[in-house]
Amino acid sequence: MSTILDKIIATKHDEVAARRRATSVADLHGLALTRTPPRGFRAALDARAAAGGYGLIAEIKKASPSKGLIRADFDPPAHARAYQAGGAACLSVLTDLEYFQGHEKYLIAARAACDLPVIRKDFMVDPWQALESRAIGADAILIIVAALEDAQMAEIEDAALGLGMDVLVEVHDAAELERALRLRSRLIGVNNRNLKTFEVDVQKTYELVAHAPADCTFVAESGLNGRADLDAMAAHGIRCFLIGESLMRQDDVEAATRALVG
Ligand SMILES: O=P(O)(O)OC[C@@H](O)[C@@H](O)c1c[nH]c2ccccc12
Repeated sequence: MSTILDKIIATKHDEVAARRRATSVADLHGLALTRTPPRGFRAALDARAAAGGYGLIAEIKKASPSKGLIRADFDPPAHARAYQAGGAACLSVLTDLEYFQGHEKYLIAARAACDLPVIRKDFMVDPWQALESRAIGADAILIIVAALEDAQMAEIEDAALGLGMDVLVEVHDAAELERALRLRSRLIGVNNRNLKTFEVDVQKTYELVAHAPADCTFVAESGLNGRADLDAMAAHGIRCFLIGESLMRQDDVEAATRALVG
């Protein structure tokens, strides 16, 4: 049976093929040189955790396939400034157009508006996208284990690390975590949302943190709403979080961010 993730990945393959025809690798390398060097993404999270705080990756997300439109007055630079002022460690920006109403221009604008490291939140299917991500200024990319074969993941990761970016490796169960740990990156995210069914279960984080080696930076992703959710996870040693929807729905994004991590 074909899942929503299968559909997204199929669309992404077509999209990337078209982009590759339109943009030369030489042009992307040239563009990458115009960007400021990668801001340390994992380092920013680790610094907050080491200081006894929470490392928050605050997400700039207009819409999603499961929720539809999340934020009508969508303003990436304003959200980026609010997240930084409120105490976020990093930003995540959706760039997938078809399913999330994202765009590369949102990442470019958000990164220019603040000093935080930014992860490009998109579906990587080809190492070429790592170079494209650096060319728009991304400091990190996402690898979704459920969407890729081992060899594909390793290739995409090598390309990203070679460009100085960090890689957040996203898993949803123990078998995926085992595959993730064969990669080089030690930045692991547990997505509480199953991308095949959209079901959200924060127990996933608790289940998998027990299997994560101590040298990993461990990030809980999706379905987190308030400070109490973070404090409950912190009691289990989890100090880094990726939060989108609950922040994007707030009138005062800065105050909401501060309430989470201040
Ligand atoms: O909006 P939430 O429930 O706070 O979740 C954010 C983030 O985890 C989610 O956007 C996400 C995690 N992994 C992804 C992969 C692709 C697209 C989106 C995602």
